[in-house]
Amino acid sequence: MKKIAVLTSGGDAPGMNACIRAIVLTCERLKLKAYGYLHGYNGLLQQHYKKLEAKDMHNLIQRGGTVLHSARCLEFKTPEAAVVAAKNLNELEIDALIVIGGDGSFRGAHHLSQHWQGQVIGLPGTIDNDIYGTDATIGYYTAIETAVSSIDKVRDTADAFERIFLIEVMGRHAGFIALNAALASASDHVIVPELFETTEKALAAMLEELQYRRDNHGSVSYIIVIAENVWPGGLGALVSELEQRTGSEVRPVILGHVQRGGSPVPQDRILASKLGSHAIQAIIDGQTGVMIGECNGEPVAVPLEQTWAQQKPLEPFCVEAMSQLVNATTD
Ligand SMILES: Nc1ncnc2c1ncn2[C@@H]1O[C@H](COP(=O)(O)OP(=O)(O)OP(=O)(O)O)[C@@H](O)[C@H]1O
Ligand SMILES: O=P(O)(O)OC[C@H]1O[C@](O)(CO)[C@@H](O)[C@@H]1O
Repeated sequence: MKKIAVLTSGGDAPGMNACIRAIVLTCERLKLKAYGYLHGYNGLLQQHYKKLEAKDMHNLIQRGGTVLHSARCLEFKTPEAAVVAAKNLNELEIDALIVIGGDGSFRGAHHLSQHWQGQVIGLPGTIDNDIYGTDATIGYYTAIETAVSSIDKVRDTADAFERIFLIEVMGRHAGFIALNAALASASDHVIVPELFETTEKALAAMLEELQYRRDNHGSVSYIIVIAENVWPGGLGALVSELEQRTGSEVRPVILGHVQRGGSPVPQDRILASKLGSHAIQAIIDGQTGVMIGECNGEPVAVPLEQTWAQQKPLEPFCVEAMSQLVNATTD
């Protein structure tokens, strides 16, 4: 009988619990034993785990966060740590480890596989959607939903005062949340790392669009969605610059960690359920060193190294729609 272990690592994402549930239920159906390591890679280093059974998976699919807890474990980057983890996995007689996390967590999984003979499978779980080789990641759809509902609320007060608002969304190195939240909330402008060139160019584009709106509609609200870490000097620097150049008040809103929480939307629950159960099938088929993702509605197995070596591009169709709709609004 195979023994399967699972852990969640890096930024938690809504739908991680749904994925754990799918893994455990599939294991139980196939008469495999399931274990959960706690607090990301820390659990592997401290042999901190619990047995997972189908009866404990009740009422879990709708819960945000992760019942296994998550962490960023810098110590795991050392060869010594991977050796300790391998020893602990062997002691528990684990045959396969499933890591649910982002590209950093996949680097960790690959690092472990250099020191451990067992099977290693990655499942994409991050709100950032920045993993090459899968159309979406678990948690991404919920983060967009949260960002959009928050931007809708900001729009109400922005309209009332005809103010400029700068709304910062998450996505450390990727503009997926920013672009799609801007598109879905009919925001007026979006700034993402993939398309950012210089502050001057970005400012010129914003000011030109704002002027166009003012010339055609008079005093208006103006909502700019910006991905975190893009603007040199941070959000405050952009607020000052915009206030100086427009002569208007600018209000910043940082959505922050609310985007990581909440009950997963159905799309994330569905993706998590598909990937979790397929991961067990992949293990039975003897796969290792791969991420199980989804492309065009089909499961895919992508070598772990590819998931971070290649940058996932923004969807050109979304970029096109956003650029077509800017200044076409009659709101
Ligand atoms: N090169 C590496 N070698 C070994 N382990 C690593 C490596 N890079 C990352 N890890 C492990 O993976 C953990 C999570 O990585 P990281 O903080 O980059 O988050 P992530 O998995 O990319 O998720 P997210 O982007 O959603 O926060 C790290 O804290 C560390 O334990
Ligand atoms: O919770 P922490 O460690 O501050 O990490 C925040 C980062 O994690 C993410 O939420 C997921 O990668 C990023 O969007 C964000 O930059």
